[in-house]
Amino acid sequence: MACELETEIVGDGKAPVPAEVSEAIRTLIRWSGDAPEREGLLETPERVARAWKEYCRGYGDDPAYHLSRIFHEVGGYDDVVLLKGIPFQSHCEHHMAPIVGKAHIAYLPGDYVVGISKLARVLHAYANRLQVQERLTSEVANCIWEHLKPQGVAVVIEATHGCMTGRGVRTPGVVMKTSRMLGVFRDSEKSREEVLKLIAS
Ligand SMILES: Nc1nc2c(ncn2[C@@H]2O[C@H](COP(=O)(O)OP(=O)(O)OP(=O)(O)O)[C@@H](O)[C@H]2O)c(=O)[nH]1
Ligand SMILES: [Zn+2]
Repeated sequence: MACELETEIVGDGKAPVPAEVSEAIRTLIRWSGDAPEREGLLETPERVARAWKEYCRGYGDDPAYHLSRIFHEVGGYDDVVLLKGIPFQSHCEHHMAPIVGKAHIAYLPGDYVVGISKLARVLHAYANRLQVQERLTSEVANCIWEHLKPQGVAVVIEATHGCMTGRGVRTPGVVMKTSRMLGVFRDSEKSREEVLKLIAS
């Protein structure tokens, strides 16, 4: 997803920030009740802009690319592969507040396996965007299903939402849990129970 304000990294490694973006952040600071011209806040708009570019780096990351190197050789292994407890950070599309959690990604191989780091890369490519947890869960599962063509995929995500802790209902400690099951994990209760047991173990 290209943005017409997008700029390239130059020289000192710091990306230049379009004036329109830093001005918007200056306005937000003013609206929050502070003075953007005071010393401590002088460079803040550019820092915030770069931080947001980093939080949202997933827009420049193609999840399918990470599943483009898959392997036929499974060495006779025909059971579930689980990557458990992958920490991630995202931001909710409603408040742009942090979503912090862990994902568990499992698949039952068909003809292919993939380097396990690639499953985490797929997760981060989708997480580093403005998200809702349900969509993040589905997108990760669907991508693996489509590109790895396994017999089954299970994605379970547990996360806390900053928009529920620091503002609004102000209820810390609540964990939202979502899951998306495809193939055998959706169709067979026994397979689903097995993979959920593995995730919980
Ligand atoms: N289903 C779902 N809801 C989310 C997620 N992240 C944030 N939300 C919710 O999105 C909702 C937005 O509700 P609104 O009523 O439009 O916004 P709001 O007035 O700021 O809501 P409050 O948070 O209740 O103050 C809130 O209930 C949030 O808790 C998510 O990943 N999934
Ligand atoms: Zn939110």
